Amino acid sequence: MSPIVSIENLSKVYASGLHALQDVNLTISKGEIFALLGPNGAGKSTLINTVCGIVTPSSGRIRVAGHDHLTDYRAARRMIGLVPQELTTDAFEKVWDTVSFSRGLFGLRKDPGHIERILKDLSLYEKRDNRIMQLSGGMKRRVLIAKALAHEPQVLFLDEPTAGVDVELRQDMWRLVRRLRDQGVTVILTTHYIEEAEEMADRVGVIRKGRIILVEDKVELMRKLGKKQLTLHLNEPITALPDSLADFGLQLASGGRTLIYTYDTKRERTGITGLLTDLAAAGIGFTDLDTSQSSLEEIFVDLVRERA
Ligand SMILES: Nc1ncnc2c1ncn2[C@@H]1O[C@H](COP(=O)(O)OP(=O)(O)OP(=O)(O)O)[C@@H](O)[C@H]1O
Repeated sequence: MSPIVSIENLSKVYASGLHALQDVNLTISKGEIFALLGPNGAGKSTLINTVCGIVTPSSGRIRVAGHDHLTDYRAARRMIGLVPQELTTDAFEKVWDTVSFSRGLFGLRKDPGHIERILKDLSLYEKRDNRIMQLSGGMKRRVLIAKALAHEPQVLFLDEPTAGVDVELRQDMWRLVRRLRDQGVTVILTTHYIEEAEEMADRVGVIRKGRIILVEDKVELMRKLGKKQLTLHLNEPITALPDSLADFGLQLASGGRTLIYTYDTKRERTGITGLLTDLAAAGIGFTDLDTSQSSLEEIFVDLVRERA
């Protein structure tokens, strides 16, 4: 797919001397949902804000739909909708007015039909004449999204879109993001909720200390780095593993009542058949078994820890 955002050799050193971004290279394809994950202070907001022209990079190049973000700033910025973490202005404005104003900022002609569609999509239409200060926290979040969509951007950045929102609103947002993607909008989100990335993203990027340490298709990432565990609940507790099972790297747990076998999902053979045969030969029986696969969260924690 054709790239919509391309970031080359991007670095940012704040006046304090802090290297917030270090030689970041990243290409985002048109129409994908990309989740940027990283611990606190990793540089996620700095990266988003640099692409959106709020932070000036120290070096590097960014293009949005082919427009250079410095020499062709207005055209590049026009492509982007940014949903920041919180709304800091506009408390006295009415919902309809603030969303319409956001469209006007980009020099676009008024389009009440478009504003109405956005407000209806976000279940805000009934509140169109309310002042922002009269809305609940969740409604204010929706207003932020409506403002970002008012000028029909091709790329939508969502900075921690669901931090602190309830389950219903989170699911509404996920639905909205998918709908936007179906309309051809590219969505780039940062999140601390790994389940959000697991649920939503086509690709995942992990940033740590200003460096992108991994970019991978989500399904591929889970296949490559994911581990599966087989847990066997034994008939009788055992105190030690027989030597014949030493090669399987088994873990004895629950006071000798369960055996845990961790296997690699990438390998062609899991080794389970051999394990079951050797268990039977050793006279170890089991009453039940279950399997589990590591989540993106476990993969992420391992990754960030590994590179520390
Ligand atoms: N204006 C600034 N001046 C100096 N340092 C800054 C500035 N803004 C951010 N930083 C520093 O840059 C680093 C990256 O911050 P950034 O906000 O980009 O991280 P983040 O990944 O978005 O973090 P979080 O998950 O906590 O929102 C941090 O060490 C932060 O303290």
